[in-house]
Amino acid sequence: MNTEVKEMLLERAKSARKKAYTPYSNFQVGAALLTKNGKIYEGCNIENASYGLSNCAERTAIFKAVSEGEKEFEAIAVVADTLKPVPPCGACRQVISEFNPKMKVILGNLKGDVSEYTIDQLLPGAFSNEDFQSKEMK
Ligand SMILES: O=c1ccn([C@H]2C[C@H](O)[C@@H](CO)O2)c(=O)[nH]1
Ligand SMILES: [Zn+2]
Repeated sequence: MNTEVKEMLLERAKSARKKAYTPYSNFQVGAALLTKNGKIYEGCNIENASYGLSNCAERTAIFKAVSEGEKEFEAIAVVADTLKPVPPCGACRQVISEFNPKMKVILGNLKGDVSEYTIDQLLPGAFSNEDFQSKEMK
C-alpha cells in the first residue's frame, strides 16, 4: 500500500479521534476505514455510563460504512495517544476479520510511530462463517 495513502488514512484517523466521546476513560481513539472503491469512513470511540456498552473507534467506522451499503474494505488506520502504536481490542479484530481476512491494519500514535499488519496476523484462526459448517461437505 503506498505511503501517501497510508499517511492520509492516519491523518483522517487522527482527526476522527478529536470527536471521541470518552468521559469515563478519557482515552481517545480515532479510526479511518478505506473501502476498495476509495471511500473513507471515520470513527471514534463512544462511551456510555453503562461502561460495557462503549464502542471502539474501529467498530464505529466499520458499522458506519456497512450501514451506508459498503462491505468491501481494504485497510483501516487507528490512532491514539499511546507509547506504542495502539493495538485494536479482540472484539474489533473479530469484526475487522469478518469483512476481509486480509485487511491491512495500520496502527499509529500521536508521536508518529506506525506499525502495519494484516488482520490475520493480529487474529490468527479467527472464527468465521466457514465454521458454521458442522461436517465436511462431500
Ligand atoms: O483499539 C482500541 C482500544 C480501545 N478503544 C477505546 C475503548 C474505550 O472507549 C477506551 C478505553 O479502552 O478506548 C478503542 O476505541 N480502540
Ligand atoms: Zn475495539
